Amino acid sequence: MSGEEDWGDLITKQEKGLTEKIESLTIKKESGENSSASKEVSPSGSHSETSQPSESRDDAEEKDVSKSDISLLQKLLHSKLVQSKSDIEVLRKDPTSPLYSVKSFEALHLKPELLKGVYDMGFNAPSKIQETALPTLLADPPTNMIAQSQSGTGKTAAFVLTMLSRVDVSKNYPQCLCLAPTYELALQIGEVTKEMSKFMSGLRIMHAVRGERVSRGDKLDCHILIGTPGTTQDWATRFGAFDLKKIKVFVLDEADVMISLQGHQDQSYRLQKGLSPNCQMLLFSATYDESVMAFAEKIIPNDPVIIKLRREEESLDNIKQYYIECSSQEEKFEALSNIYGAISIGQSMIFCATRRTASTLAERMTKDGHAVGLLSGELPIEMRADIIKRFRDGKEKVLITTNVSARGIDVEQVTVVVNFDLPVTPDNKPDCETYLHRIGRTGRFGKNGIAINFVDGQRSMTTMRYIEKHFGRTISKLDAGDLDAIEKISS
Ligand SMILES: Nc1ncnc2c1ncn2[C@@H]1O[C@H](COP(=O)(O)OP(=O)(O)OP(=O)(O)O)[C@@H](O)[C@H]1O
Repeated sequence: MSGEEDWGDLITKQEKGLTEKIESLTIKKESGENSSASKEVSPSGSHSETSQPSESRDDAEEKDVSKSDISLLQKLLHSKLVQSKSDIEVLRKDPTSPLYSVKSFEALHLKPELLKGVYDMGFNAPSKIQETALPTLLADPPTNMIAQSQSGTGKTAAFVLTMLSRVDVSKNYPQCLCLAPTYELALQIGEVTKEMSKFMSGLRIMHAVRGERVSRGDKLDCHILIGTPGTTQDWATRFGAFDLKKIKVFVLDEADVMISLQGHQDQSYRLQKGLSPNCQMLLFSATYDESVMAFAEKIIPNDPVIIKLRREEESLDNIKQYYIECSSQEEKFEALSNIYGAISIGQSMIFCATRRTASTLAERMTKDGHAVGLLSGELPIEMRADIIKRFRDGKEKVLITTNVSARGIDVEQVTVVVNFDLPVTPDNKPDCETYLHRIGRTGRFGKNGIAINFVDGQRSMTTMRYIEKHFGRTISKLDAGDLDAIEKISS
C-alpha cells in the first residue's frame, strides 16, 4: 500500500468534512471579486508570494514547516489573547522622555468610532504589549518603534489601531502602508483592520497582493494599503498607483518571517527608502534575535523606541519523564496500547517521525476505539488549524502528529505526550528544543505532565540519554509489561 493509499484510507470523517470545507474556502478565494479600492477584503486569486510547494508524496521525513506557515497557523489558532506573565523590557534609545503605559483604551483618547470598534471586538483592556506600545505609537510627534512580542499577544491590534488613529478618510489616497511577508498574512491583517474600523464610515482598505490588478496610470483612492513587498513595490514604482511620500504610517509586520523569505528584505528597503522622513515607521516581530534586530535597526531610522516581551520560559518542572525500550514497531504499538489501557489519560499527543508511522498508528488506535486526530505537514494550513481546533475543543482525545507539523501548536491542555519517535534534527542529532517545546508546556494548571519516550535501539537510546543530560532531568525506565508500574505514573 503506498503512503498515498495509507494516507487516503486514513482520512477519517472529520477530515473528509474538513476537506470539503477547505475546498470551498479555496474556491471562494479563487473566485473572489477583483476588489478595487473597496473595503471588502476579498482579493481574487489565491497565489502567495511564497506559496510553498506541496509536501513530497514520499514517506521520508517531512521537510521543515516554513516560518510563514507557522505564523499563519498561529494566527488561525488564536481565538483569544495569549496572556504572557513576562514583563516588558523597554530598551529605549532616548531615556529622557519616559514611556508610560495605560491600563484602559479610554486613556488613549481614541476616535469614538474606533473605541467602539475595539470594544465590539471584545477587547476590554489593552494587552501587555499594547499597554506599553500604544501611548507611544499614538503620541505626537509620531515616534518610530521596533516591537517584539510572541505570537498571539496583540501586536497586530496595536499597529492596526495606530493606522486607524492616524488615517484621514477625507483624503482619498493611501496614507498607511502595512507590509506582510505572504498573501495569507496580508489578508489576516486586512481582516483585523476591517473589523476594528467597522464604525469608521468611508474608510477604504485595499490589498497589494498577487491577484489584485492595477493598470498603469491608475491612482489608488483607498486609505490603507496592506500588501506583500513585491506587489507593493510594483504598484508604487512601476505603475505609480500611489505616492510613497504621502504615506504617514509605515508598518512592517512579521519581520522575522520577512527576513526568512528571499528578496523580501531588499524590496522592503527599497520601499522604505521612498518614504517621507516624517513618516512614522514601525516594525513588529514575534521573535527577537540578532538577524531580526539587524534588519530592524537598518530599516527603522531615527533612534526608534525598542520594546520586547520576553518569551515565557518553558521548563520541564513537574513533568514526569519515562522511557520504554521496544525492539520493534509492533512492540511500540503494544506498549502504547498497554499505556492507554492502564491509565486514564485526558488529552494526549503522540509524535511520530514519518507520515506512514503516524497514519498506521492512527488506524490502530481508531480501531481500538480512541477518538484520534491526525496531523501532518502536507495538509493545507487551514485544515491543520481545524484539526488542532477540534483537538483543543476535546472532539478528539488523541492527536497524532509528525515531527514538524506540530510546530506552532501550544499543547497546554494535554497531560501526556508520547514521543513514539524521539525528536531529532534533519542531520539526526537530538533535537532538545523541539523536545522541550512539545513537553515543556504540558503539566499546566497544577497537574503533573507525563512524557513517555520510546527507545528502539542504540541510536535512540543515545538520543534519549543526551536529552536527559541536556536538561538535567531524569528519564526513568518503564516496563511496558508492568501494568502496575504504568498505573502508578498517573498517580
Ligand atoms: N486587548 C485585547 N483584548 C482581548 N483580545 C485581544 C486584545 N488584543 C488582541 N486580542 C486578540 O488576541 C488574538 C491575538 O491578537 P493579535 O493577532 O493582535 O496578536 P499578534 O501578536 O499579532 O499575533 P500573531 O503574532 O500571531 O499575529 C486575536 O484573536 C485578537 O483578537
